[in-house]
Amino acid sequence: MITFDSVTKTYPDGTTAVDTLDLTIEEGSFTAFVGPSGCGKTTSMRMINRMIDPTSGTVSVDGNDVSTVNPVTLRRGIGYVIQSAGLMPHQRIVDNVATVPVLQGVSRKQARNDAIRLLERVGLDPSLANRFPAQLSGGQQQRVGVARALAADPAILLMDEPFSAVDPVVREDLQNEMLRLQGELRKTIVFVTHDIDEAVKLADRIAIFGSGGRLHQYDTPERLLAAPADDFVSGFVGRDRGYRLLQFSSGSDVALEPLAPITESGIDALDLGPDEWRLVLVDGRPFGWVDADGVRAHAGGAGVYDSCSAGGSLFVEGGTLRQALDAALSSPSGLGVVVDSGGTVTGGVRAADVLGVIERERKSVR
Ligand SMILES: Nc1ncnc2c1ncn2[C@@H]1O[C@H](COP(=O)(O)OP(=O)(O)OP(=O)(O)O)[C@@H](O)[C@H]1O
Repeated sequence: MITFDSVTKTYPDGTTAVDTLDLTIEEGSFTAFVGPSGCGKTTSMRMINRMIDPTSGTVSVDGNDVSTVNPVTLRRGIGYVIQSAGLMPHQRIVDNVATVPVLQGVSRKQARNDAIRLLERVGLDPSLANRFPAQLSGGQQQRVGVARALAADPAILLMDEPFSAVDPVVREDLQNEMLRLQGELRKTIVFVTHDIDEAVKLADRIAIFGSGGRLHQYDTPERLLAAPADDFVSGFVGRDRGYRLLQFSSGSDVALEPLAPITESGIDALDLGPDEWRLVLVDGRPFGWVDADGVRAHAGGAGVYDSCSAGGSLFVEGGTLRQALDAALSSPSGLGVVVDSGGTVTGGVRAADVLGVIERERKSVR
């Protein structure tokens, strides 16, 4: 779908931003360009829609050398999302999204109706449509930026650090939304980020660039973590890559221990020994863990909130080894709570059992 063939970009001052890049990006894939500041990620991405032309080599889209395609025609099929959303401050949200389709000849009424549907699709309440950009939070503006880029229904979406200016909680929401959207839309997405964790979470392919605009590795996230091509890549993907690799292994082989959760009404009847814990459900959902001290507190009149220690993360059946391990390690009882997709508790997992599965997998790979 998108190919770079021996592409080099040298700026007039002599800076080589991209050095002999060869890369093929498959149709419908989510590719992340990752690397330290100044390694040529943005330059590489902008050569796809001809915002920048290469000094030598060829960039092709759908088999056509982009240098032979009119930039306006080319960009019609390529959406572009930037860090600050880049919305027009004096236009209402709905018109920010509808502008390009109107320029392309869609009636204003139709374009506005489509825009409202797109706002919903990116997780925004349509009641925001008549606001101006400054009346939205950074995360909401970023969602509008994505809706606007999708408005012309482009086959390709270029995203340049789209989520780096928002706080970590909003960023995670936006990343999850992006995963959901891509599951529905299957666009060819090229996504520039500094953040290897973001790339591992979102992308099916990651290109790691280093200084001087050199591509060091182009691989699946799993292979990048398991087999970094060189010291630069292993340094960049980080020291805890072994732990992060767990997110690619299924947790379904981890043995579950039975849990006998109780409700608040059962707390007073418990007779717990030292370091014994019971899971307490509120409204049928895991609420927290109670030990002998908690039982005493409850008998003395404390509410369920003050008698229980907060539970850790939940391991949803079908999840990864990383999620299973996290559930076990974050639980005060050492037993991670396992739930089915409907949220019903089905058992517990211990860190030792997760480690046992990891060890067996490691030996079977050797
Ligand atoms: N117009 C320009 N003129 C000269 N040098 C430039 C120009 N644009 C970018 N560069 C240089 O080219 C190199 C690559 O820049 P580019 O913006 O592609 O990197 P990047 O990896 O996207 O960086 P960042 O993550 O900081 O945005 C840098 O050394 C940069 O200073």
